Parts: sequence; C-alpha cells; structure tokens
Amino acid sequence: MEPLLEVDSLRTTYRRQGRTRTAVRDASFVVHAGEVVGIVGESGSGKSTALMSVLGLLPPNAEVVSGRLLFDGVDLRTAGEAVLRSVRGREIGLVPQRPMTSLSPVTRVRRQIRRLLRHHRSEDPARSDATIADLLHRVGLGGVTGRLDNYPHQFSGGQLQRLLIAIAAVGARPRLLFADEPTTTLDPTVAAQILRLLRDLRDELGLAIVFVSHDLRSVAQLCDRVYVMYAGDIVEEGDVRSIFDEPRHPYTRALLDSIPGRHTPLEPMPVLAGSVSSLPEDRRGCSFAPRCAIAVEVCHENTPELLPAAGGQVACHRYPAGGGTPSDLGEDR
Ligand SMILES: Nc1ncnc2c1ncn2[C@@H]1O[C@H](COP(=O)(O)OP(=O)(O)OP(=O)(O)O)[C@@H](O)[C@H]1O
Repeated sequence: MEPLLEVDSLRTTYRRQGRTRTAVRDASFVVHAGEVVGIVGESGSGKSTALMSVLGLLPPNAEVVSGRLLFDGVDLRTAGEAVLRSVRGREIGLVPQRPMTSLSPVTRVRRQIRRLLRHHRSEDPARSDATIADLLHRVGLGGVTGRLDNYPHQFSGGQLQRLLIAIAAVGARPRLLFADEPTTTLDPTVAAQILRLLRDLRDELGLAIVFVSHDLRSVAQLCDRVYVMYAGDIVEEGDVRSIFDEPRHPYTRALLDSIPGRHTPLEPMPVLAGSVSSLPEDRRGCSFAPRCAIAVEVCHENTPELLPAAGGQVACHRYPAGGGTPSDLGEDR
C-alpha cells in the first residue's frame, strides 16, 4: 500500500545569531491511511519542526534544505503555496499543543468556530448552528452548545482541546491529522480522555494521525507504530509493542527507564544526564553518543544508518549486526 505521507530524508535548519543549526537531520518516516503513528522524543528533538516542515509553516529563520515531503504522491516542498493552502487544514489537520493560545481570547467561541470551518472547508455548510451542535456532540461536548457565545477563557483546557479537535478532525474531514503534543497542558485524566477521543475518531473516520509527544505512555495508549527521534535524527522505528517490550536503541531504553511507575517505589528512577542540543550542520557521529552509556569510538565518528532490525529499524552502531536482544546492548551499562 502506498503511504499517505512519505517524508524522505528531510533536513531542516534554523538560522540564529549568524549560526545555522540543524533541527531535523535527514529524517524519513511514512504514514499510511488510517494509521496512528507516534513521534516521540524529548523536548528539542525536532518533532514539531518536522511536522511544520511538511505543512510549510516554519518561521522565516528556518529552511527546509533537502528532502521530499510526499503527500498522496505530491511533493509539498516543491508544490508551491497554492497547493499548500489547499492541503493545510483541509487534507492535513492540525491539533495544536496549547488550545488556549490557539484561539483569540477576545472573540466569542461561536464566531471562531465558524471562521475556522469556513477556512478549512469552504463548501461546508458549517455556518448553521445545527451543524456546529452536531460537531460538538461528536466529540462529547454536547453540554456546551448553549455557551458558545462565551469567550475561550470561560471553557476548560480540555473543552477547548475537544473543540479544536472537532474542528480539525470532524469539521474539516482531513485524511491526516497532526496532533502536536495535544495533551501537554492538560491534567492526566483529561489527557487520557483526549487520547481516547483521537482513537475513536480514527476508528470512526478512518483518519490517519501523527501523534507527537515526549510521553511514551501516551504514545502506547494511542499509536500503532512509533518513531523515536533524538536531536533531529530518527533513531528507532517499530510497532508500539516492540518499542515497549524490546527497545533496541539506548535512547529508547533511557526514555522507557524514565517512565514513573516502571520501577519499584524504593528504587531511584534512572535519570538521563544532559539534554538535547541542536547540533551544528557539520556534526559527525551518532547524536546520542555524548549521553550514551555504551558509546564507543565509532559512535562519535560515524553517523549510524537506520537499518532493519527485528520488528522495525534502528540506527545504532552497538546494535548487534544481524539482530540480537536488548540484553546484548546492556552488558556495558
Ligand atoms: N524559531 C526557532 N528559531 C531557532 N531555533 C529553533 C526555533 N524553533 C525551534 N528551534 C530549535 O530547533 C530544535 C528542534 O525544536 P522543535 O521545537 O522542533 O523540537 P520538539 O522536539 O518539537 O520540542 P518541543 O517538544 O519542546 O516542541 C531545538 O533545538 C530548538 O531550539
């Protein structure tokens, strides 16, 4: 089956204070129709930059230097602004990180819903209040239909996020939805409800979803397949079970180790020292090597390729050629 989205060797840089830094380094990933794909990695690993590169929504100091961004066979990188406008919102929806800042605080919610729906799908009869009510019911917001003349701050964060999902996924009827850390600002119970809602919408509408998160537990609840990203590189890919049960890359293992509750209460939680930094354009070696407990010389010298491994792909010089088990990697820890 042809992928709906195929990102091939994407490289995106930012220019800041006269220096160019690479935020996404030759990353490739695919999404098939109806599939929920997670991109996981800590803050600064390039997840949002990758999505915004696809949508052509990067800030002026950013540049997509190379790569192909094929959506339904059309390269969005070279297709031009008119094509991008017709794809954004209509073919590829976006659920943002912070619902509160995605809406105007000084405009009544009903007006904003109408405006967004008109923008996303011009032929949609969404101007009628009945359509808006139907939309809200679909995402469990039937109770707020009488309050739509209120302002955003009069709704909870969870309600606003449901509202934005209703517009992006149900109202606009895209084929693909980018959900960029949509639960970051929500408390855990509301976040769990939002994940459930996304999963239900995928099942009902056959929507493909790219779910970006730094939280592997959310990814486990929602996704079929996962890409692990570190400092601009995709370091591992696999179906969600194999990533959890048999993580192959040392960074994936460190991410899993940092999940609270995977250890007994008296056992200190392992902490991964340091942080992701965006690296210079001419960097060499594995991006994770400076923080990796089992890195050897070659890890600092040569960039590992993403190669097939049992149940997925991994980019690690220490992963045993021809397969192996995670314990093979653990010997030096
Ligand atoms: N507008 C910008 N100007 C310069 N550098 C930027 C800009 N936006 C992002 N970056 C840098 O690009 C790198 C990747 O950032 P990005 O936001 O894509 O990561 P992320 O994984 O999505 O993190 P987060 O979860 O915090 O959003 C980081 O080093 C970040 O500092």
